[in-house]
Amino acid sequence: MIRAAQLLEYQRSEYNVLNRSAMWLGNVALVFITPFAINNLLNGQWHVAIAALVIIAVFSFNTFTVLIWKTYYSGLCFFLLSPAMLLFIWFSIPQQGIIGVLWSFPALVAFYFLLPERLAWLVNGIGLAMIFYLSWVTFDHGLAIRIIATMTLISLFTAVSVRLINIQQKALHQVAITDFLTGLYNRNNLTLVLDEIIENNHKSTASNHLMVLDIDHFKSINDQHGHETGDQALKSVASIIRNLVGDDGVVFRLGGEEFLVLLEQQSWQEAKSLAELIRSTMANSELLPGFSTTLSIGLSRLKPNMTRADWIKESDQNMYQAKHHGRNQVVAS
Ligand SMILES: Nc1nc2c(ncn2[C@@H]2O[C@H](COP(=O)(O)OP(=O)(O)OP(=O)(O)O)[C@@H](O)[C@H]2O)c(=O)[nH]1
Repeated sequence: MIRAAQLLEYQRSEYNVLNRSAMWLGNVALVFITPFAINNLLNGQWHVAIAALVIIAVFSFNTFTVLIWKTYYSGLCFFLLSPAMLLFIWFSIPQQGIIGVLWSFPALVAFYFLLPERLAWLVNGIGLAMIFYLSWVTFDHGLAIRIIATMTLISLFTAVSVRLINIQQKALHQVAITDFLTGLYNRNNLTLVLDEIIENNHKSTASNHLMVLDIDHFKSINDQHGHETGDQALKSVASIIRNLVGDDGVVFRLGGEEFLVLLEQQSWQEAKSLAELIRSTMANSELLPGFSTTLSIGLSRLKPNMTRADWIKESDQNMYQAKHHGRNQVVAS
């Protein structure tokens, strides 16, 4: 999948939620666990104290990376924080008895707010198995069964809540980035995608191109055939562009009768051929029964040291030139 499409995927927004929850959990953990870790140290409970200090250190590092570097490292939470929390449970139940069990409750819930969902399920499964074993060998079996039953319920309730939140989050994300009329991407996140592509362009030699496409004399469609017919025409144009671009790029509706295509890893020749193909296909297709229209297209290659604004401006200017030169044409630079 091309990078722009990956950037627009839901996973990114899931990570945005995780980095915020990990940051807040980090602050809370710092305040609430530190006094207990110091107490463990003073009482010579070394294993528990060291595990607690690792947990505090990773939580604090997480908060730091999110605040300063705007990056959330799920690998850090999975490979370092989760084992430290599991080890904490492993040492604290035999050493601290029921107090260790009490600490396991927030740990199980926290995994869901620190890790991508599937990893949280995995770590919760391991945690529950551990707690079950430790409770079985540490307490009388009646208590052990109650502990594991309540733990499992807490874990399941949290899993269900997080699942529902994620489903809603995904739906919201989809609505936020989709143009309701055409189903294309809207301009939300365009800035983010272009900035990342430009940033990446400095590191790689891949060719990236922007195409701005504007329907010619669209106002006359509305005026002559009504707004609903105009909407149908917009949908048809969107679908023609999307089909021709395929997996080579992503298509946005900028607003009104203007579209934008971001092409990645295409040669200049390929990009120009695609622009020409879209233009000719539109000119030759019957948009609505007995009715056709054309596109003016501005194409611009991402050049070294170009900013996002420069890139969009150049594509726009090319599109306006295409309009001035008589419409139904591609101007490329
Ligand atoms: N049906 C419909 N029309 C829209 C929508 N958004 C914008 N428009 C119309 O698009 C038309 C744009 O008109 P202009 O900006 O004058 O452009 P044009 O008629 O395409 O002329 P040129 O771009 O110069 O070729 C206006 O009539 C808007 O009302 C929409 O979502 N649906």
